[in-house]
Amino acid sequence: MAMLLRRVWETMSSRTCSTGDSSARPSCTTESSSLGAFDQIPWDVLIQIVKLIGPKEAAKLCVVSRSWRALVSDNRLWIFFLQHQQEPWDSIFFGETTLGSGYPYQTLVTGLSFMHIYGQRAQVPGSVIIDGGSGYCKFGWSKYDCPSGRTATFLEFGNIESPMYSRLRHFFATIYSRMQVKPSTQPIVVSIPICHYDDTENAKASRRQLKDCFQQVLFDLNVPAVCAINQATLALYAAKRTSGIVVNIGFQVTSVVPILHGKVMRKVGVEVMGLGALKLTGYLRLLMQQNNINFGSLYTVRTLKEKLCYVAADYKAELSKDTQASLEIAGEGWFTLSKERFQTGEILFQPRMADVRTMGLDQAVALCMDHCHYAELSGDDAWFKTVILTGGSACLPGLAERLEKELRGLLPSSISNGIRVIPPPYGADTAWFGAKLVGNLSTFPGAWCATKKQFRRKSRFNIMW
Ligand SMILES: Nc1ncnc2c1ncn2[C@@H]1O[C@H](COP(=O)(O)OP(=O)(O)OP(=O)(O)O)[C@@H](O)[C@H]1O
Repeated sequence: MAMLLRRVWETMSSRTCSTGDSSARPSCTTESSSLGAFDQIPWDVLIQIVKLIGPKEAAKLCVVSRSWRALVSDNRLWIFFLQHQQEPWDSIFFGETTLGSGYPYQTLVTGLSFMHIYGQRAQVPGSVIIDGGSGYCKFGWSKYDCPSGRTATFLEFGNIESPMYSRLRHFFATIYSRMQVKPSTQPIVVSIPICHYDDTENAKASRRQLKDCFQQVLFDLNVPAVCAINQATLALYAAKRTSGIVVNIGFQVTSVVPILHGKVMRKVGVEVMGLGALKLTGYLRLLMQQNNINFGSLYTVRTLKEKLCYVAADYKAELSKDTQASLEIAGEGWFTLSKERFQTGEILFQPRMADVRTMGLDQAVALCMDHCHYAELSGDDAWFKTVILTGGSACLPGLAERLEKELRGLLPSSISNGIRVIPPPYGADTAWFGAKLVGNLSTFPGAWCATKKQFRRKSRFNIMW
């Protein structure tokens, strides 16, 4: 590679400074519109060669001449380099073209310089990513492959959805100390729990209060810039979308959230079912007790749920099959489940099996789609036809297929045509990955964060008015 670079420099200096004037400055080469000895080589072949020298050396070729700058600025080259980053290229492309401008989005596809984007992304400071769910919190670094840690929020901090300053401060201070990072050193992307769903003034005020409380705590901890986005929208970003219906199977409740262009459509309505991860574990425990399967702790039941349970495509047909499977749990021995494996997840569709008085997941999503259809918010229905599943329990195998099948049965074909249910794109950490996508954007933190100064100014403004 070094030889290639030396050859480029040699040919360019001999060509542009051939008058014999040894005092000619190397800068004269930048005016040349030639590639020197490389003029004979087809452009595409040259691009392939430059790919081999890597992004750092390729960028240096920009200063050789105008022609080299044009060659090295070729988007194909930088797309190639970006494709070899740790983050998937389709997420990078979605992020930069759709989210790069910040919110509200301005989709850009033409006129983008991927060389510029590459350079900017390399300079973006790593940010702290905290997705604090009502049950579990996932935290880590935007530049890392996955969350570096998880903690049981509900056990350690209580309900973080109620905006209590001292509780939130304890929560964030603990997470920062677990990450062994000073809050003042990095911007943060933090998820706001999906709660206070209604389209009422009271709910709106509660949402504002919760977000303000998050920001207040983080700025008081001296975090330099804060980006706070709700969990459902983050899950949508992880699926490389800005519109769709997000189904979050949370710790205690499941919410069905219609989102259009990144905005939760509260006017259409967020459906909430009182069924979540806790109920699923509880129901499996009950089934195990009824079937005389002894276990040491709820942790064992949860592990069996995560490792052996699934959702049947057809519940009745599944009952007549041999579905037995076993798992060894360290320190406890082997456990064998059969019908319990699919009866557990079935309560999402038939909540009455677990004595829960709420509609089934399929009915809740169908109702949401029906509301979206009649609200006529967009020129067509395409925006709500994709359903993105998120939340740990949404990882149950078979759930997406079953939900899609039930929706097709429930909805008229005018609405159900083209619907698609997508399993959690990043498993139980989907919202965390959506936040990571934002934290690594070339325009981060500027386009997405509030600074302490902006927050204080806005708070003063809110108090005045
Ligand atoms: N592969 C899996 N299959 C089934 N359940 C799973 C799987 N992985 C995780 N879970 C369950 O997901 C639950 C945690 O869900 P999650 O992390 O989404 O909670 P949360 O983010 O706190 O919820 P909320 O959205 O209410 O804030 C746990 O009960 C866990 O057992």
